[in-house]
Amino acid sequence: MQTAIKFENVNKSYGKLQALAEINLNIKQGEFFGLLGPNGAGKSTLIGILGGLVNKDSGQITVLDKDIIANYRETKKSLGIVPQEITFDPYFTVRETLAIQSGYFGIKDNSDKIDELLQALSLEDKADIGPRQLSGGMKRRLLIAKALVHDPEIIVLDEPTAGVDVELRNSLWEYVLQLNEQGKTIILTTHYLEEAEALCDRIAILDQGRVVKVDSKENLINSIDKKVVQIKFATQTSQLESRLADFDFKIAAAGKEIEIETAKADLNKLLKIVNKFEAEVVDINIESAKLEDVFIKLTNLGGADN
Ligand SMILES: Nc1ncnc2c1ncn2[C@@H]1O[C@H](COP(=O)(O)OP(=O)(O)OP(=O)(O)O)[C@@H](O)[C@H]1O
Repeated sequence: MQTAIKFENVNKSYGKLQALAEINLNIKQGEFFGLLGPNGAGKSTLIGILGGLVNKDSGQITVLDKDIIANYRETKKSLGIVPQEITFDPYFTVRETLAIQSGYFGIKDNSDKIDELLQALSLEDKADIGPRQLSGGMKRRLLIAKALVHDPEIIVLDEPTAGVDVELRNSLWEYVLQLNEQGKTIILTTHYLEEAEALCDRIAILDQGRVVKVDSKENLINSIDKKVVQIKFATQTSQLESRLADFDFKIAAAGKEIEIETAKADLNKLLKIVNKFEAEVVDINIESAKLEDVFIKLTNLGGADN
């Protein structure tokens, strides 16, 4: 598979603060790639450098094998970057904004693509009003449409669903998944980890300007040896504390519900103990680790020593 974007030894400091340190990433064409990290990890700085809005101190970035500095205009056409910050010219309507943006890429009549975007992002009935009259979530959708007017091969979404309601979030993901199925490369930053878990093939976790891990979503989740077992009993069970002393557990509903955290290897031992309880089990639910567990373990949110 061809490389969509390659970051090689990218560094960026703001005064004494090293926002990015030796970033190396290789994103393949057609991937749905997640760029995750806590606030201040350096995600927007990296995207800013990619989009030519921030100057890197050193390193190289190529888009479809072309250096982004030496081939600025060409690589810009391959990228559709949806920034985190919302800014529009207030004098133009939604449709005009999209037509003007098309003009920047030399596209004269782009009405078919603009209609497709207005429909996909549920902005059809807002086409002839100005950005000032749009709600926050609608402005964000216009920002997404604006980044896609030139039908770029690589789509970078920096926190696209912040402030967007659930229904539109779902329709937005449906559209983005459709674009991904057509072969477009998608790079997503989000603080909604369940969203990244549902959508991304591969994920890079950034923390304090460094890439702390890059792997497939499956490998990342499987690296956490954890099962959470929730059991509901018909009646109260006695001596829970002493019987479950080897496990991490919480008791609720006056002893009728328990939640136990266990390593996979101890699941059998746990179920054997539960089987000996005098109370009847009415419900049992076993959850595996989530991307959130990986994120907490690998970033400073979990107190990891990076
Ligand atoms: N223009 C700037 N001048 C000085 N420091 C900056 C500038 N832009 C970003 N920073 C700092 O660089 C670091 C990385 O910021 P960045 O916005 O890239 O993080 P992020 O991962 O996108 O965070 P968030 O999830 O909050 O959007 C932060 O410590 C931030 O304060």
